[in-house]
Amino acid sequence: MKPLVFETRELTKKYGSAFALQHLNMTIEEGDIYGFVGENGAGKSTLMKVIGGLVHPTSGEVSLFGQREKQELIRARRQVGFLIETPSLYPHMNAEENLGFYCRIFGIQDKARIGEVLQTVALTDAGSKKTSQYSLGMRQRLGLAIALLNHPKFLVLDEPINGLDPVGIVDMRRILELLAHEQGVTILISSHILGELQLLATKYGFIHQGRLIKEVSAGELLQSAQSMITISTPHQAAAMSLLKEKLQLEDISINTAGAIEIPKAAADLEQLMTVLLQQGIPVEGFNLSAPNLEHYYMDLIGGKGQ
Ligand SMILES: Nc1ncnc2c1ncn2[C@@H]1O[C@H](COP(=O)(O)OP(=O)(O)OP(=O)(O)O)[C@@H](O)[C@H]1O
Repeated sequence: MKPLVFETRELTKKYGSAFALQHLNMTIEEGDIYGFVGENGAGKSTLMKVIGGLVHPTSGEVSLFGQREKQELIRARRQVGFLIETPSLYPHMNAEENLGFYCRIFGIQDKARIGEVLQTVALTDAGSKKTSQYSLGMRQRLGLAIALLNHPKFLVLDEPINGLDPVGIVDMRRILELLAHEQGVTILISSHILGELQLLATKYGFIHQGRLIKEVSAGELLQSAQSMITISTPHQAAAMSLLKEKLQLEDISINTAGAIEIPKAAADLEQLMTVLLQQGIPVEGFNLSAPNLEHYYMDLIGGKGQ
């Protein structure tokens, strides 16, 4: 087992009588890209704010780089970079000036660091442009640059790709991959964009109503999640009832792209096609999709939803 970067034991946070976190036991090892998944209000931001010292636990224990005591934790936090909320930027200043401002706050003397972090987040060319002219993707990357100023070993990112366009999402992924693979930075990242998270994460934690219901490695997820057959047809309803009736398929649904989805374990593709085509139902396309995070998550919280 690699050294632990972050660990909680029975961590609980209550706001009044409501639990935001309940008896959370979570572990992040050095080198993990830990994808944190849960519904709105599940407790992801609260946990990240606990790491940052912005929220104080009601009970339980938190450890950062093996440090648990209050003063040690404050010191350990200097090795952590945070992008928890939309970064506070001065719009009339350019990226270099904004970073200079944060250098003063963090007590960073080495001004060469500004150029380094701008290069890491691919903003070198835009370094002298006023941030009021930045796109959301550029602002998020500058927020990440601020988080990187103090050479963090651990990055905590709360929905960093939320609201970004496809190019912005890919840019952010490439930067995070570079940080993880070439600089050995450990990352905790939350996102509702599960398809994207799956491209990045090496481990997942699933939180539901303040409880960590599962921690699983990317490899374990792939082994345990199901492959799915997807079928596109303009006659969805007729196709669904036909397949249910003729093949006694229970676990059949429509995915977000509007295609019919059947677990591979429950049916044979040839049989499905034969049934549909014999009844004159046109099939526009079919596909066998690899196990994915979205299905795994939906199966996991099945019956536990709101
Ligand atoms: N300052 C606060 N005072 C009272 N309740 C709070 C406070 N902050 C968070 N909560 C509550 O704690 C619970 C967890 O919220 P949290 O923001 O951590 O969820 P989240 O998983 O980050 O959600 P989202 O995906 O919407 O960002 C929610 O029920 C929320 O309403």
